Amino acid sequence: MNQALTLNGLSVAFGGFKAIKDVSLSVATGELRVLLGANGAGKTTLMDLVSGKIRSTEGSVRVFGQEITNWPEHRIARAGIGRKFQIPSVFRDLTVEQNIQVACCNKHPSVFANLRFGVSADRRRRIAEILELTGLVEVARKTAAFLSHGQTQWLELGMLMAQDPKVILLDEPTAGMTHAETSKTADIINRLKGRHTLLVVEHDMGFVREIAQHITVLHLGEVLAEGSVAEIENDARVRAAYLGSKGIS
Ligand SMILES: Nc1ncnc2c1ncn2[C@@H]1O[C@H](COP(=O)(O)OP(=O)(O)OP(=O)(O)O)[C@@H](O)[C@H]1O
Repeated sequence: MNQALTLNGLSVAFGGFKAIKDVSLSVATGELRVLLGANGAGKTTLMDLVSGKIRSTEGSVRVFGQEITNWPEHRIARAGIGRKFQIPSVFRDLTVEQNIQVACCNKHPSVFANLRFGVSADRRRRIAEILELTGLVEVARKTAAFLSHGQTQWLELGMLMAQDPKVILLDEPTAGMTHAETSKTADIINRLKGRHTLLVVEHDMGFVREIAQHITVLHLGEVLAEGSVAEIENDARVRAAYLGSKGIS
């Protein structure tokens, strides 16, 4: 199965207002797809539909061919859709490494019981790999409460990766970050390409240029354009849709 995530004719209406209209898109295994669009275009609503936070009124969502349309959020998560929100939910009193261990080995409902259980050699290797991929090796023993904003975001990404989702949804991963943190986030995300399938909502075109392979542009709840960074930046319809908002820059 080459397609990790497939949306077909997806729509949602809030009262009489159709926020998402007949959206179809397909993300290949290992692909990083950027979802671009002006304020109110429907990006968050689309992520909410995929992750099961809200229910669609028409259309379907499939993960590796399995239909998950309108399943409850926890079942969609179990089917392999992992979502990272802007507000992190790390365990502030645990170290970076312990946070990843808890996420990796959450067999037991109690966080501390998970920490007491030994970690297999395989898991230990996976934790080390995640620390490496997220650039957190040097702060592995640091308590999460003392991390910078960027490090906290990278830790949450690492915790998500530790759960091995088939598809990772990232909602504005650089929000509130400094220039240096944004650049490091681009490095991290570029390292994930090919290993994970990602759907990333992002406004910052500088960042998008650094990470994007393929972009889908939403406008007023519909797919306006799809293509490479160069194709999207030179698309007259995309340029017109952004006029009056922040513009593509
Ligand atoms: N629960 C809701 N009830 C009514 N309208 C909603 C609801 N959620 C979203 N909308 C509307 O749907 C449209 C799409 O909103 P959405 O938040 O998905 O846009 P967005 O592209 O994520 O924008 P932003 O970049 O500002 O976050 C907007 O017009 C918004 O007002």
